[in-house]
Amino acid sequence: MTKQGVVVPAPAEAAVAVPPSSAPLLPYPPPRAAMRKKCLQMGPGVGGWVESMRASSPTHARAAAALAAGADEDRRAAWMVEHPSALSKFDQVVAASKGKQIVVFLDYDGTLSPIVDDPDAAYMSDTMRRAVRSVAKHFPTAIVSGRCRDKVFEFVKLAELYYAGSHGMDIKGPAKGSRHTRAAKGVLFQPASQFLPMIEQVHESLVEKTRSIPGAKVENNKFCVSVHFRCVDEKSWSALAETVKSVLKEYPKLKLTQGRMVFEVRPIIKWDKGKALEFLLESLGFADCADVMEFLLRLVEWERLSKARPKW
Ligand SMILES: O=P(O)(O)OC[C@H]1O[C@H](O[C@H]2O[C@H](CO)[C@@H](O)[C@H](O)[C@H]2O)[C@H](O)[C@@H](O)[C@@H]1O
Repeated sequence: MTKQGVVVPAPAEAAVAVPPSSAPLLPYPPPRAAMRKKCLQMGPGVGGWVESMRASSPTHARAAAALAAGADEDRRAAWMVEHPSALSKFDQVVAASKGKQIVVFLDYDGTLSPIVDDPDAAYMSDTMRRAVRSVAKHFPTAIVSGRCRDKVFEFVKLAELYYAGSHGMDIKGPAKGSRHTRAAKGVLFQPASQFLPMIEQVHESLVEKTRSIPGAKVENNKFCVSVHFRCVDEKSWSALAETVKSVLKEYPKLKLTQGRMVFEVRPIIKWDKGKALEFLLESLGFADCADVMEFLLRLVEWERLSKARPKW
């Protein structure tokens, strides 16, 4: 018996309990979330950054995918063998999970809520909330997000869940207590707390310096900061990249990664969503437990968790 993981690449609004026979929800290209986030380098110029911004734009990404489509078939097939959609193989998932403890890890943006222009308006539907609530009745369930933990809770409003905000740097157990574990309530782990004053500072500076770029939005995610460019005209992307770069030069202890049309400023520490997953499994008492099956819904860096995850 081995620890196993299933990736469910679910788009927002896909109910968790979809009929077993349905086709893969997001067959290919692999969800960006299943890949590690790119760390942008502080070398000279911002050409590479702007390229990367283009690649994260849905229009550019679609065009690139269409170009690659022919040559990509083998890679696609290989990827699908390694990462089958749990929904298209429901019976196998059920069979493989017999006798195992299931733990569910969910991302928020683009998974439980649709991607929208305004990050403050990424609301979750009541249907999705009901689905998550019913999952949490049966299995320990955690939301792991790049967002500030409080903000995710404001959207989700389910006290029975575990929450790991700020890319896993702010972990809290269920406020309500949980039927799945006797682990302590309240904050469980904040590995970047010494960075709080620095993050406050860099947030202020980014707000100030990006003010003149229409559409740019800076979001304080407590232990990290996001600079959104979804609503910035492409002509201003290099100006935005220059601005972010000039601010970050003053902060050698911070690094920059890129998400979906967003720059993410984070402390340089050896911690990410994958580590948060490991931490949560340990808190749940499953650290050395062989019979655990993790369900990962679109989690960035999930693959860090497993060196040699078995196929099922
Ligand atoms: O790593 P994640 O947990 O997926 O967090 C990444 C970012 O998610 C949010 O931004 C994304 O969703 C927004 C609302 O739909 C959208 O406007 C934005 O373009 C997306 O990147 C969040 O607001 C960011 O702070 C996170 O960095």
